[in-house]
Amino acid sequence: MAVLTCRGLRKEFGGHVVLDGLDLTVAEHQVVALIGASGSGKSTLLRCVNLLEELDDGTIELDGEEISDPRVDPDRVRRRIGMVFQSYNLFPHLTVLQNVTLAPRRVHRRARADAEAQARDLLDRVGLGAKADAYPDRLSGGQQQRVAIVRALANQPRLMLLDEVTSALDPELVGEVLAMIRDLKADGMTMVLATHEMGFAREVADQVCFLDSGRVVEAGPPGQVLGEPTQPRTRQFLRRIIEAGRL
Ligand SMILES: Nc1ncnc2c1ncn2[C@@H]1O[C@H](COP(=O)(O)OP(=O)(O)OP(=O)(O)O)[C@@H](O)[C@H]1O
Repeated sequence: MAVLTCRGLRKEFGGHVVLDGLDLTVAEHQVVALIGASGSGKSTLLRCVNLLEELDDGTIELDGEEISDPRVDPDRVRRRIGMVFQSYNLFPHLTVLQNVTLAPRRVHRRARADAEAQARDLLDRVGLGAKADAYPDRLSGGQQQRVAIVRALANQPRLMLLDEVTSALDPELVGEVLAMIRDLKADGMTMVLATHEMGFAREVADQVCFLDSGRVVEAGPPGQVLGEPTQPRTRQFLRRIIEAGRL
């Protein structure tokens, strides 16, 4: 069964249609990369899935449950979804360990010792064990973003949503975050990621979806969508990317 099924999603902001009947299905263990021009609706789609935006129409199912139903408690849904943003959004007044254990303790009611042991284990695995007691401002951007990913993983999500997670990083720090996403894929995590990194989309995604004006215009294996697209809009987009030297 699909982990995520979006049907006919529609979202407007003040009369401006941002999602226009968008359909998307993500199978378990699958990595889906969303690509498309700035403003095509990638972030809005991810924010709708995490119930940070209210839909104007359409349905979203997570593991077969319709989470877009207004009667569903958004907090209960967000416990099953890990979301990471471009700007890492760590709490500056909390240490790395406190950032990672906050949700497991407050939301999942895990015992402190238990939550901390799990957090230290996760941090160790990504080479950040020594930073557990540091405050975010002592970490590089790449380290902060890796902590943000660990924080999302601490909830043991069914689905990870990654929104341009390398866009704010200096180029030399991008690699360490991408390596972490690669490891997550190897562990079988189901992920939807919005990215401008075409090379990475090609490497890590099972499926690439090209968004244009709030719809998935073309979807398929990376080799097809990024190599031999069938849709004129996709070809146009890729031509611009190639001209900008980003493919
Ligand atoms: N809260 C909001 N209020 C009004 N307009 C919004 C809001 N959020 C997004 N938009 C508009 O919706 C459109 C789609 O934005 P979105 O951020 O989803 O695109 P995107 O594909 O993620 O772009 P980028 O690649 O630049 O991140 C844009 O025109 C944006 O200005």
